[in-house]
Amino acid sequence: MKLLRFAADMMARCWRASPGRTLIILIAIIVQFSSSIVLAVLQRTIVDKAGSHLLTVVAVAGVGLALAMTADHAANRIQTNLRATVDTRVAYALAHDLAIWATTDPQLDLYDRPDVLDRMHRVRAQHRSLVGLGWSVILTAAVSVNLVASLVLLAQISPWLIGVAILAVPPLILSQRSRRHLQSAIERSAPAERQEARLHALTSNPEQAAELRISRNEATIDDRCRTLWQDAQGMLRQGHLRAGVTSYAGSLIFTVGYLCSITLTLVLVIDGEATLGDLALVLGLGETLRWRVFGVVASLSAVTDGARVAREYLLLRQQYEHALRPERAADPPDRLAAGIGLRGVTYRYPDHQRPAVDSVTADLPAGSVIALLGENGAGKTTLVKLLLGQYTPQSGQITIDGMDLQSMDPRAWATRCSGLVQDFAKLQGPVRESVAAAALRPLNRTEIRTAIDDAHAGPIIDGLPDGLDTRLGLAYGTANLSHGQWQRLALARGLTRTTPLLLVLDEPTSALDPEVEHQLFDSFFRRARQVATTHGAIALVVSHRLSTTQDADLIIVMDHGHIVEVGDHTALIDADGRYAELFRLQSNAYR
Ligand SMILES: Nc1ncnc2c1ncn2[C@@H]1O[C@H](COP(=O)(O)OP(=O)(O)OP(=O)(O)O)[C@@H](O)[C@H]1O
Repeated sequence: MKLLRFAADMMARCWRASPGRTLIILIAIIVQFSSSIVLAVLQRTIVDKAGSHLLTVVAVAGVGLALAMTADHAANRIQTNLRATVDTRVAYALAHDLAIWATTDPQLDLYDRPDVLDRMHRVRAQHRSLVGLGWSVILTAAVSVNLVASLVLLAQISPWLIGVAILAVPPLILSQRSRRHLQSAIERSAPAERQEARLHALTSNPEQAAELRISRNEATIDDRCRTLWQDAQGMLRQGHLRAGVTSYAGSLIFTVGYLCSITLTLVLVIDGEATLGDLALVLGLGETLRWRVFGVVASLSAVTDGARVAREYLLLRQQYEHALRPERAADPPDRLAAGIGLRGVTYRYPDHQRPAVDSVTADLPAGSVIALLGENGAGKTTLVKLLLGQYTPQSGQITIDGMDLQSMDPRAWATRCSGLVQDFAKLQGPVRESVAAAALRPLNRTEIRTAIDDAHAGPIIDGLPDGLDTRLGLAYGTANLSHGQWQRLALARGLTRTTPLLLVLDEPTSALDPEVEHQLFDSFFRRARQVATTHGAIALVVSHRLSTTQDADLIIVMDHGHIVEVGDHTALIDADGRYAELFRLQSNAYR
């Protein structure tokens, strides 16, 4: 029922995409499926009236065949041509849905799951069968009506000829089985195909290409790609072979049945129980009937294919709707009064044994600047993502001024978070659009320029041929930026939000030279103090450079997912623990 509703929705989308073309395609389907019946009946009448004049029989059969072929061909061409346009428009709308689902949802949990990634890959690769689902249901109905009408005509000659319909059942069953073989091969090969595609994309991605070329590991990558590709192709080949043999067996059974029905009619004609016109009808109808039976099988298979992809598409939609959780409707406070609380917060990535963040309890006071320190893999970025609402803790609770983050609308919370994350986006296109993309209202050029200056990105833009209007990124072929320059533009984007409650700066220093780093921290802390006063905002800085974070109000040191030390710089130096040791090491190294 759900799938029929989905098919109807696809037809409604076709209608909205192009009502005129959709109407003409529907008329073409009716013409195509009624022409064979009309012509077969016409053929029988003319042959019977022509008596035994062989020449007339051949002439009429020839004209009938030509007419049938012309109507069939014309209807077919119309459908193919017009459907190309209609289907492309609907396919674009579906691809748009998928892109929106992947980006509107602030939660990242789903995108760490290989099963969800595989599902997205399959739906993207086969989204044309989704568009075809509505048409396939209509074609199945049309071809079934045609089949029943043909069988009624045949039964008038001899009820035995209905046996042809019974012989259509094995090809139907075998064709479904054949599809299943193919589908299971596609599903088994999807992970290998996805990995291979990603590895290959890596080699042609300009950002990673340089490292790959210097490390001269193309042979290893190539071997890995080839192995993955061969694995996937092996599975697909096996699936195609099994599917081909199974469906060919079905065709063979029907062909034998068709030959038997002609022989039976011949015997009836010889015995005087059927006319030559009946034989012409069986020959004409039988030939097209054969294709109609396969038509039923093919359109049913297309329905099955479309239904399978539709089920996956609906699952993605359901996951997306669930992620948005309508019951999470609370709005964040206008300004923070108390701060953010973490109570026993634990998060473990799928298929990981150890939690990345383990029973973390802490209070982040409103209006404070907090530094989050720790070795690689200590869980800092994961904790930041939990605070941004991108992950849901498996246990424990995060509260915003006492309100559970899980009761809050994740999108509303996302709009009150800002800054620079580790996996920042390099938004290609005009500079002004790239910078204004996170603003919650349209920005004028002065506001865009202010955000750029705040991120110390002014000199970068001044050096570009068209300033704010320069199109960035290799996709446009005009100007590209260094990683550090892209990073500063991403920070400018983060600074366009003027009312954040949580301001994040995650590991910004890796791509920056010391002077820019100093300027950047300086302006970030200035902005942090400003929004701390106006909105009680909390600023969270993740860094390995302790000299830049020592002025933070609170320093949190993490290790293996746990918080191991909390305090300000003086308190932690006095405590002479992990922080003091790290600070001494870095001071000596930079002396
Ligand atoms: N998307 C992910 N899927 C699976 N595991 C992940 C993912 N991101 C991080 N991890 C794992 O979680 C642990 C904590 O990673 P996290 O990135 O939070 O550490 P970090 O302290 O920010 O490290 P770094 O200083 O290197 O950025 C690591 O063991 C890492 O392998």
